[in-house]
Amino acid sequence: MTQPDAQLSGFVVAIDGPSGSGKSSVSKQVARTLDFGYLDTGAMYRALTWWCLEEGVDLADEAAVIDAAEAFPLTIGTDPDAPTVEVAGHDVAADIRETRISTQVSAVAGVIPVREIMRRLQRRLISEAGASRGGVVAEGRDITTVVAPDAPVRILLTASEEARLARRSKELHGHDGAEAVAATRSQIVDRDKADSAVSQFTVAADGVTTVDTSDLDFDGSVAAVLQVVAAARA
Ligand SMILES: Nc1ncnc2c1ncn2[C@@H]1O[C@H](COP(=O)(O)OP(=O)(O)OP(=O)(O)O)[C@@H](O)[C@H]1O
Ligand SMILES: Nc1ccn([C@H]2C[C@H](O)[C@@H](COP(=O)(O)O)O2)c(=O)n1
Repeated sequence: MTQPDAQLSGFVVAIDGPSGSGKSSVSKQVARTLDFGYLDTGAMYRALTWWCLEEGVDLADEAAVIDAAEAFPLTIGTDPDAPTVEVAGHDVAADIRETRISTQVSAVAGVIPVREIMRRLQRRLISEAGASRGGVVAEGRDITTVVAPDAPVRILLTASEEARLARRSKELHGHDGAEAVAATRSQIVDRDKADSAVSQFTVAADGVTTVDTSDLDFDGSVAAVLQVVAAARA
């Protein structure tokens, strides 16, 4: 029989949203401001993808990917000033941002039993960070709905496709000219389409507050999230 989830420790801020909406950068800054921990669950799926490729696992072989997830030797830091990611003692923080991972991570994240393994691990990490720092900001695609639906603050951080493409183009190419945006499209649009098959992160679920950052700059986005948190803590 499945055991009910234990209550999460600490004050949990759950943030979901599509690619390029600003989840990682905004969540990290919110966590710093509140002196909370920070959990990047996308980094966990990226690290598992890195580990599968390192181990020669065929990503089309779901049983092999599940086996890899069950024995996944991940260590992830939740300090927003130094969010480390290590697999079997290797620092993979930079490697997991490579295009080869971005283009293959959806295949791993799309395996339902893998998501359940990750959900359990993520709840444990959220609780540990919440217990040691009093609170935690956890971000991803299914945190508000599946991983921490019991969080006191749940936010869908979103932005128009145009804004998200421009942001990612500037990050990757230094500008948002037409060619750069076209080169970036698959990393935003195609990945969101694949990830939408297993998670709902384009429309806010019941009780989830939408923060649309299309017309906000970075500081404005951080302030908008902090306002939602302050209202919940008042
Ligand atoms: N409100 C904003 N205005 C302008 N740029 C922003 C804003 N929020 C974030 N950015 C920038 O947009 C880029 C993408 O942000 P970030 O990586 O945090 O998005 P993400 O939602 O975590 O994406 P992914 O899910 O693909 O990892 C970064 O360069 C970030 O600095
Ligand atoms: N809770 C989560 C977090 C992430 N994913 C998947 C979807 C993304 O393609 C991938 C990498 O995430 P990113 O670093 O871009 O935020 O991981 C997910 O399915 N559920």
